Amino acid sequence: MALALKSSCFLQLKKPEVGFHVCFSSKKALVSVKRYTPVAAMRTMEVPGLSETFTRLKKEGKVAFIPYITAGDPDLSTTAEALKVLDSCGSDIIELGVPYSDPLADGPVIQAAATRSLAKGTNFNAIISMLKEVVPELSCPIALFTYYNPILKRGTEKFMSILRETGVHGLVVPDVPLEETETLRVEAKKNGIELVLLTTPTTPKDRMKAIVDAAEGFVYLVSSVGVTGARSSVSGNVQSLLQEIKEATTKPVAVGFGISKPEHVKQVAGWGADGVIVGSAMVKVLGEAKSPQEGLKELEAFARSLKEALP
Ligand SMILES: O=P(O)(O)OC[C@@H](O)[C@@H](O)c1c[nH]c2ccccc12
Repeated sequence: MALALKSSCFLQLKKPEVGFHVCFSSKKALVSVKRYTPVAAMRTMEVPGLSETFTRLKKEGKVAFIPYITAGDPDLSTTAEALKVLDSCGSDIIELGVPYSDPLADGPVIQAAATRSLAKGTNFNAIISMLKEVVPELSCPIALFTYYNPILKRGTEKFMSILRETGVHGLVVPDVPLEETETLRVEAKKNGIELVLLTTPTTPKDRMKAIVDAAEGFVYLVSSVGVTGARSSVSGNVQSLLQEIKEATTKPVAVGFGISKPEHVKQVAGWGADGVIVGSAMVKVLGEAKSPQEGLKELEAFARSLKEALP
């Protein structure tokens, strides 16, 4: 294993997860070899998970800002930069979508983003390689967002161990039926991955209770029926839905679907949400810009405007 001598008398093995502390005294080479974990890897270890993040925010009286972007749109290197931009804008959790050929629950904006990304050749392995580079530089946790099929293709155990090795903290799978979440949840738990579950305005109360009981990290309240996509206003019944869920669980509840303006964010936070999720509006700004640089600039301005609207 090649060694590279760092100026600060640290020997950093090429494999970043281990390094040795070597110091040279003036008279003789006094080699004290201690196993240390490089800062980057430590940062990954220090980044709190989803539920820990919500616990901290609750103590601070804050609401989580949770942007969603589609990996590989417009390309994976821009996604890597976008994750850093969103992190630096104060995102509390970032939802990163794995593009899929049949995104049933997605509206036209995210469908188009998935199509662009897949056309560029984005695949799961390339996304994981990108994340292995970027995650150590982030201070907020990543929740990977994927349809069920890519998990089934790899096998649940293998899929979850890949997420653990990559430093991903959470997982959102919108199309897995509750009856099949048991296996996902067991394997996720084994790998320290928090499996977020979704409830909708039409979910029967007893089923909602089963969902919130099983959810890890946070409960995802889908604000309105239909598919993802920015809406001119957020459905007023989110307030009563939030109340109903909070009677059934003390777990944090984040609201998504249609949220696309600072006033929406303020409104949903005012209704008692513990987090707000913004996807399509983010994806549009980043993926439909004149250039990746333009898209990153607009993404930063947009994310800051939403973050500022939150308590
Ligand atoms: O795009 P919107 O309306 O802002 O909603 C969030 C959504 O994009 C994100 O959470 C998400 C992306 N694809 C999904 C599919 C189902 C549920 C949720 C999602």
